[in-house]
Amino acid sequence: MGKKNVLNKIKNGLIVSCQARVGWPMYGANIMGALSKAAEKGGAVGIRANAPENIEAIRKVTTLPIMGIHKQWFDESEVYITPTYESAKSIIEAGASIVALDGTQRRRPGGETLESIIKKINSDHPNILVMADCATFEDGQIAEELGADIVSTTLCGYTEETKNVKEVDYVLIHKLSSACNIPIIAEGHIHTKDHARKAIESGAFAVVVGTAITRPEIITKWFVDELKLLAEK
Ligand SMILES: CC(=O)N[C@H](C=O)[C@@H](O)[C@H](O)[C@H](O)COP(=O)(O)O
Repeated sequence: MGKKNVLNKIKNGLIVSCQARVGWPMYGANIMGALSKAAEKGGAVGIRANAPENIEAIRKVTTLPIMGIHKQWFDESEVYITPTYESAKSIIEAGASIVALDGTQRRRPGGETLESIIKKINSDHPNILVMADCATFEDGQIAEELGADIVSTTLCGYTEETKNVKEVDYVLIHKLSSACNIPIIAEGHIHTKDHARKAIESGAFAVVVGTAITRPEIITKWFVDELKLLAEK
């Protein structure tokens, strides 16, 4: 599937992030496959998934475009979402149509840079879309200049500079989609259908939802905490 086709498929749609780490109740490639199938049945236009083994399992059960990431942690760097070219290559080989990678200017392991990784993906894998997971407006602008095909708001709330942001930043979505000439995907803290609608109304090309759909332990806690508050009154 070419880049244009993938973009046409996901436009204005919901991408469901199916991820679970070791030790989480939903951990396991088969479970990621089942969650992806369920998301497809519900009308999702794409799946976001972490690590080659999960992407391979998901590829077997759906033809939806997969937005792949490879989370890897290194002592020398805070960057963990697809931090190196090798991590990007591994998820492309597993079947991802979009590679999402940290789109901040923070130092990466092994001396690689956002620019060097984007350049290498674009030259070695011309049919693969590169999505820069950004935290700020400046990150998004730089990522576009460096050749990213998509900018997302994934890391807003998860960097030193943005750590106080706990909700969807619609202003950031609006600013990015007004200033950039590439699609802006809203991701992070989207917990309700109203959040998703407002993100699209703010200019997002598509939305990614993870926790609110694929982490039942957290969703359960949201309900339980609300009932506890009531009981305390
Ligand atoms: C910051 C970071 O590492 N975000 C990760 C990126 O893949 C995931 O842990 C999130 O679940 C995903 O971005 C979707 O966000 P939310 O779960 O809020 O819908």
